[in-house]
Amino acid sequence: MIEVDGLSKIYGSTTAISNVSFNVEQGEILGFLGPNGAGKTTTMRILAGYLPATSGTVRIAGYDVHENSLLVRQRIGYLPETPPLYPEMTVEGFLYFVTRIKGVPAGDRTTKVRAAIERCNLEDKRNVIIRKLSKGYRQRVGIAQAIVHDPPAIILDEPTVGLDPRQIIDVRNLIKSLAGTHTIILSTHILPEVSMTCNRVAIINRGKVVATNTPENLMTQLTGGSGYELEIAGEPALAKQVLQNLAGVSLVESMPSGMHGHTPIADNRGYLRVISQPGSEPGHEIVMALVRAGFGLYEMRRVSATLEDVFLQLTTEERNLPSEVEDEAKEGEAA
Ligand SMILES: Nc1ncnc2c1ncn2[C@@H]1O[C@H](COP(=O)(O)OP(=O)(O)OP(=O)(O)O)[C@@H](O)[C@H]1O
Repeated sequence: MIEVDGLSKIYGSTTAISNVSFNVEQGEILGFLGPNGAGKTTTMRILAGYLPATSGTVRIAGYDVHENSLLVRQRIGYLPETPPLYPEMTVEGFLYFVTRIKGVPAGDRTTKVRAAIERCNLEDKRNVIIRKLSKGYRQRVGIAQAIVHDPPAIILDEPTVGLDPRQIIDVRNLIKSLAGTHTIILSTHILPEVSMTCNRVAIINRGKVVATNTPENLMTQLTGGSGYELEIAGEPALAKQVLQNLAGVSLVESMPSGMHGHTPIADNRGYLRVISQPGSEPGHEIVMALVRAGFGLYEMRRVSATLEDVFLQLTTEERNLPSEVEDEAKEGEAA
């Protein structure tokens, strides 16, 4: 449904995105996850036809976004970071207006507006002026304007930013209810959003897609899906050095808040989390290496890796592969 191939965008001397490629299948929700400045908004705007790419192509429902922009705009719904609302219009009046500009035939407009209002739980607010709505309701109107013409593809840029926890749950449920009948891309920097809402995730870092898979597969393939938490006697930074080169260990990180989220019990103790490589169980080697190096071990327990581990693994600069760093340096020289 959505095919992105080799997309790049250069603003003056800044390469915002570089050679971004991914597909979204019919009915899927893809989470486009990345830290601030990674290139999410730039990608979403290009997909929605609001920004030309420097190179690469985007096809939505078979149409090229650049060559058939009008046809594409009728087939997508787009929620930018700031929803494009007219504050002096009522919710219903605004949605009618959107159906007109999206080319919905006059005879279908009432049905479509009614359906979007129902779907977004806006029945009580249909005659309220948008200016008087709370942030959460405005966001619902933003989503309603994106779906009112019943587009097959929906692009949502950070749809839950600025909402309170209750509103976040409502918006996530609304998005999930749209899957199946719609194909959705949702950009976010919030990890739980992806695990809770999306079937697949593309992780973008510094303008490049570094992984695309289901959240479950990413956790299994990239981190082995498990690891260990340790409470040691000794200096955690030194223990980290001992453990991070062990066979079967993929990542070692300090846990400043202690093992169970509690404050550390004593000053001379350290807390570490060790992520194992796919298919390996380095528990025995970890214990032996710590003992050999003179550390004490107070507690050791297995933990499942989280999407957060994967994300950190893929977006932490020091873990970038040398080849990636070299590629970037060459691109910099070329620019
Ligand atoms: N109009 C612009 N002119 C110059 N540079 C830009 C422009 N828009 C974005 N950039 C740069 O492109 C890069 C990607 O920005 P983008 O807004 O796409 O990231 P993002 O992942 O959406 O970030 P955030 O989560 O902070 O919104 C950043 O380095 C940003 O400074």
